[in-house]
Amino acid sequence: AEEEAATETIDLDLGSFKEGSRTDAETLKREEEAIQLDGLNVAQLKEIREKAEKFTFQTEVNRMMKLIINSLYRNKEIFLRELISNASDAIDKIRLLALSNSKELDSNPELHIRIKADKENKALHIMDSGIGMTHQDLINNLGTIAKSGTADFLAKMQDPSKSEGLDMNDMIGQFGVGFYSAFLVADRVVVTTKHNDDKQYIWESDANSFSIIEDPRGDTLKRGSVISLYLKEEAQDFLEEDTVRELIRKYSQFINFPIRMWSSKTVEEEVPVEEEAKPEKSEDDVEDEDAKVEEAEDEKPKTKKVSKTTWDWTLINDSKPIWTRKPAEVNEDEYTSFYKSLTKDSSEPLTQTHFIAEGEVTFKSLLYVPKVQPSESFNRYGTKSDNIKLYVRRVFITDEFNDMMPNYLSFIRGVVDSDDLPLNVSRETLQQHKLIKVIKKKLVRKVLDMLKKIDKEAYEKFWKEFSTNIKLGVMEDPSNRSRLAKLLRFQTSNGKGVTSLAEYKERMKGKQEHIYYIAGANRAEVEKSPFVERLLSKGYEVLYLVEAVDEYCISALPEFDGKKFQNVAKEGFQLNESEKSKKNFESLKSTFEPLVKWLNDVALKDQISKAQVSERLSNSPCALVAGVFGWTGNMERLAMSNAHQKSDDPQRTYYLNQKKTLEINPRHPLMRELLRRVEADEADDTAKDMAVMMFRTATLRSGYMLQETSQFADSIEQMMRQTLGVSQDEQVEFDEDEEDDAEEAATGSQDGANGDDEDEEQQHDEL
Ligand SMILES: Nc1ncnc2c1ncn2[C@@H]1O[C@H](COP(=O)(O)OP(=O)(O)OP(=O)(O)O)[C@@H](O)[C@H]1O
Repeated sequence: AEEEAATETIDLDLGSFKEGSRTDAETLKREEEAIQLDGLNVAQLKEIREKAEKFTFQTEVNRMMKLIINSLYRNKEIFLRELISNASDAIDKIRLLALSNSKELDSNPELHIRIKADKENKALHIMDSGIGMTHQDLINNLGTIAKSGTADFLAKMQDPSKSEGLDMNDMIGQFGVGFYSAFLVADRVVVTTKHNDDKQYIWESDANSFSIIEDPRGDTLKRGSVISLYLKEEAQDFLEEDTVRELIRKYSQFINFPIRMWSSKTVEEEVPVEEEAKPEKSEDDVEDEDAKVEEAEDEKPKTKKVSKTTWDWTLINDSKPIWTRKPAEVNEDEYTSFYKSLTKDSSEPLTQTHFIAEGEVTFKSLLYVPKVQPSESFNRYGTKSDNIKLYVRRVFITDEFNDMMPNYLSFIRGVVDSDDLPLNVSRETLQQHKLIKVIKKKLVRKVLDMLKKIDKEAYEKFWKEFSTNIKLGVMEDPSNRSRLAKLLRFQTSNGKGVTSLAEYKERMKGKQEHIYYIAGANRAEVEKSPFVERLLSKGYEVLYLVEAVDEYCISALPEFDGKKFQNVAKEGFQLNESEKSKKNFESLKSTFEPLVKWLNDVALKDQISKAQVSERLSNSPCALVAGVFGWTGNMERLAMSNAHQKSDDPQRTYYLNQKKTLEINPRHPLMRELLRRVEADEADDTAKDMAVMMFRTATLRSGYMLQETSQFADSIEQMMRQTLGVSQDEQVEFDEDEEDDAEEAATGSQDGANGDDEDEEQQHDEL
C-alpha cells in the first residue's frame, strides 16, 4: 500500500509540471502581489527597516563576497544561473519531503520557477515555489557559509602564491559561488520567503549587513521564495527580456522544472471596424484610407488588424530531463550543454555515455568524463561528496551517497534515474537497498566500457589526466581488474610513446613467456639500469614504469591475457634461451663458483643474502636484486618519500634492512680479475676491498640507497690517492692562523654561556 501511495503522489506531482501546464489565475495573482515589494511606500519601508532585527555576516561570508565580486566582475551573468539553481534545489527539497507527507505540497501545489523584470523599480525577481526558509534558515543559510573547507579555500584564493596559474573562474565556479553572487549585479537584495513551518519573512541586505522582519503583508506566497535584486547602475541590462531569456537558455535550459518568464507578446488581432476607437487622423492617414476605399469598393472589411501587446508567463526551458530522452534523439550540443549546466565546468566533456540498463533493475543514466581532473588539493573543497545525482522516477533524491562510484572513478559526473527504486523510504534505507548495489556495479562496467571506446587521440588526453585513477582501480577493484588492465598505458623501450599491454603482447618474441618491466624514478634512469642491459641488447621489449604508483599497480596484476609479469630488478628472472647458450651459462656458473662462494662466505658475508651468476647483466659488473617479495630500489625510494610512513615503522625497517642478492656478470673483466685473485689467494685484502666497493656501486646502480655513504666516500678518496700517486699517509695541512682560530673557538666554548647554548642546540638537533 505504501508503494501505491508513493506512486500516486508522484503521478500527481509530475502531472503538475507537464510542459505547457498553466498556473491557475489565483496562484498567479497571489505571487504577483508578493513581488510588488516596492508597492510598500517609503514610510512603510522605513518602518520595516527600523523594526527589523539586524545581523552581521559571518567573516567568511564577507570575504567570500569580496572574492566573488573582485574575481567574477567580468562574468556577472552567472548570478542568474546560481539563483535558478538554488530555486531548483529548493523545489527538489519540497518534492522530496512530499514523498513521505503529500500534505507538504498543499500550501502551493505548483512546482515552478518564475522570473520577472520590473523596469520601473529596476528590480529583477526570481521566484520559486520550493521549500522556503524559516526565520532560523534565513540566519543560517544567508548569513553564514556552512560548507566545509571554506576557510581553506578562501585563504588559498587570496594568497597569490597559491592561486597563481589557477583559473579563478573555474575554481570559484566549482566551489559554488551560490547565493552571494547576487551582489555581483545588485546593491540591495531582498528575499521574501515562506516555509510550511513558519511565517513569511523579509530578509534584506546591502552586502554589509542584513536584517530580517516578519512580512507585514502576511502570508502572500503560501510557500517558496522570491529573490529580488535591485540592480546596480551597470547591471541594468538584466532588465531586458531578451538578455534574461538568452541567459536562461544558456545556463539553465536543463533545469527540471518549468522556468517561466514574465514577457510581453505583440499579436495582430482582428477587431471589428465599428468598435475601433477613432483617433484623430493625419493627412497621410486620410490619403491611405482613400486608397484602400478605392481598392475594395464592393466588399468593405468588417474587421481590421491591430497590434496588441499582452503580458504573460512564457515557458523558457524544456523541463523534460535529457536523460529520459532516447539517446538517438539527443545531439552532441545538447549533451555538452547539459554537462556544463550539471557541473559548472566551462569546458566541454571528454566523452559521455547515455544508456538504459535493463535486467534485474531498469535505470537510465548519462555519465561524463571531464576533460581535466580537478587538482588534488582542490578536491578537498566543496561539500559535494559525490558527483552522481540519483533520481527515482525523475525526482531528485540525492548526490550524497558517497559511493555511487568507487573512489578511483570519483571524477565521473552524471545522473542515474530508476523507476524500480522505492520513493518513500529514508535515504539511509535507500542507500542500503539491494538494487542500489546492482546499479553501482553496472555503472562501473558502463564507465569502463565508455573509456575503452575513446579514440586514440582523445585517450592520450584522458591518460594524461586520469592514469593514476586507472592504476588505483587495478589495485582496488579486483572484480574489474582485467577490464582495467586493458586501459593501462606504460612507457616502453619500444619507442618514445606509451603502449598498451595488448600491443606489448603482440610484439612479444616467440618464446618470450613474461612481460618484462622495470620501475624507477624516470625514463633516463631505467633505460640505463643494469637490469635491462642484456634484455635490450637481445631485442626484448621492457616496460618502463616511471610513475610512483606503477610498480604497486603491476604487482596487483597477476597476469595479462595469459602472460605473467616479470620485474627485471627482482629474483626469478630467466631468459628462455637456446640450448647452446644454456649450456654456456652452466659452464660459466661452475667457473665462477669459487668467486661466488668467496663473496658469500668471506668478502660480503654481512652485506648480502647471497651472490649468484647473472643472466641479465651485459655491461655492468654486478647488480643488487630484490627477493620476489622484497622491495626494489624504486619501492624503497617511494617508501622513504612517503610522509605517512613513520621512520620507525617496523614493516618499513624490516624491508629496508632486508639483504639482497648480488648478481655478478661473468663476462665482465673486473669480475674475471676478481675471480683470478680469489683463486690465487682467498685472503687477498685488495680483492676484499674491491668486492665491498663493487657491492656499494651495485647498490647505487640498482636504485637503492647506500647506508654507508661516508665509508663509500672514504674508499673512493683512497682510490683517488692511489691513481694520482699520493701517499695514503700524507696529512692535510693547516694554516697557522686557522690553527689559532680553532684553538680560540675551543677555549671559548668551554666557559662561555654561548658554548652552553650551542651544546643545547646540538642536543635538540639530535633529538
Ligand atoms: N531559493 C531558495 N529557497 C530556499 N532556500 C534557499 C534558496 N536559495 C538559497 N537557499 C538556502 O541558502 C543556502 C545557501 O545557498 P548558496 O547558494 O550560497 O549555497 P548552496 O546552494 O548550498 O551551494 P552551491 O551554490 O555551491 O550549490 C542553500 O543551501 C539553501 O539552504
